[in-house]
Amino acid sequence: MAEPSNGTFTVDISAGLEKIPISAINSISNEAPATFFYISHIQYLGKYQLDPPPGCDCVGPCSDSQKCACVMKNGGKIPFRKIGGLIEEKPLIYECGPSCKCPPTCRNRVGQHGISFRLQVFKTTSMGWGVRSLDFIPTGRFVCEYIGELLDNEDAQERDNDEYLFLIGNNYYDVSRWDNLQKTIPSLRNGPGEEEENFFAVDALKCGNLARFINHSCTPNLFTQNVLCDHDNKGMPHIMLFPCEDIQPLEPLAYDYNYTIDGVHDSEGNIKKKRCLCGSVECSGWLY
Ligand SMILES: C[S@@+](CC[C@H](N)C(=O)[O-])C[C@H]1O[C@@H](n2cnc3c(N)ncnc32)[C@H](O)[C@@H]1O
Repeated sequence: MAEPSNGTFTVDISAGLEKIPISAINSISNEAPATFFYISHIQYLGKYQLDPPPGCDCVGPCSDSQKCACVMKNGGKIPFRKIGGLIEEKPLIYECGPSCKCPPTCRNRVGQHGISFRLQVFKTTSMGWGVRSLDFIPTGRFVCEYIGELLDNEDAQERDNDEYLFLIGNNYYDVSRWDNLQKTIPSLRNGPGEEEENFFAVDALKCGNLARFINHSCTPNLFTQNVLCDHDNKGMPHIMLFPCEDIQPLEPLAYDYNYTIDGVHDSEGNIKKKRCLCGSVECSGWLY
């Protein structure tokens, strides 16, 4: 006979590392999430020297002014609204960083402050664990960063388990996608730089944050945004997740994993296939 299932509940899988506890609930069986090290900051490889950018000299919070070096890097406008919502998706966003003179309350510091909504890991019926919000999240407000170990392409290829690997797809120069927008971001005007010849990935298999549990959907409610704040290397931006629509309490969070169908291979070079179980009416049928 099957074991009675009372479910499991963990008060805070981050063990205090996030400002807000991240609970985990399983109402389907007695299984708890598999063990991993919870970290709240990206782990960079020692071989990459990542120095903080010079920063702005603003005395108070930054504003849309040519005097602010960070605003200029963003094409002359702070990309966030006064209450912290991202105005629109951009190829790249420069937040104020550790060398900037502006205060922590500056409007151009959003993702670096971490999670501000109550997010919960929960057991789904068909896709393993997933993440939902216990709060209403308005469009554009910061949800969380995809955190793990930052790997270069070579190291990423050697990982046997790629389930928690986020490939930092460098879409800055995809003109059809960004149309005229990239012209407003000065650092993108000259095309790919040397540092973008290397491709990077974030692996959250052994260590990561709650974002490792967010599933794929063919009609996602989140999108990923490249953000630079503590260093200037465009090849390895932070991957920040923002909602593309208002998110209701208990609605599962999902972004588009953006895999190319028949573009995922096993270690022997064979094409790997996985059915998509997102349940959307517009589901393509395949995750990869
Ligand atoms: C980053 S993990 C997401 C969390 C995962 N569900 C878990 O239980 O840890 C990615 C894996 O979740 C599963 N997954 C995510 N979205 C899916 C989808 N739409 N359809 C099928 N499986 C999905 C796949 O096994 C995928 O390799």
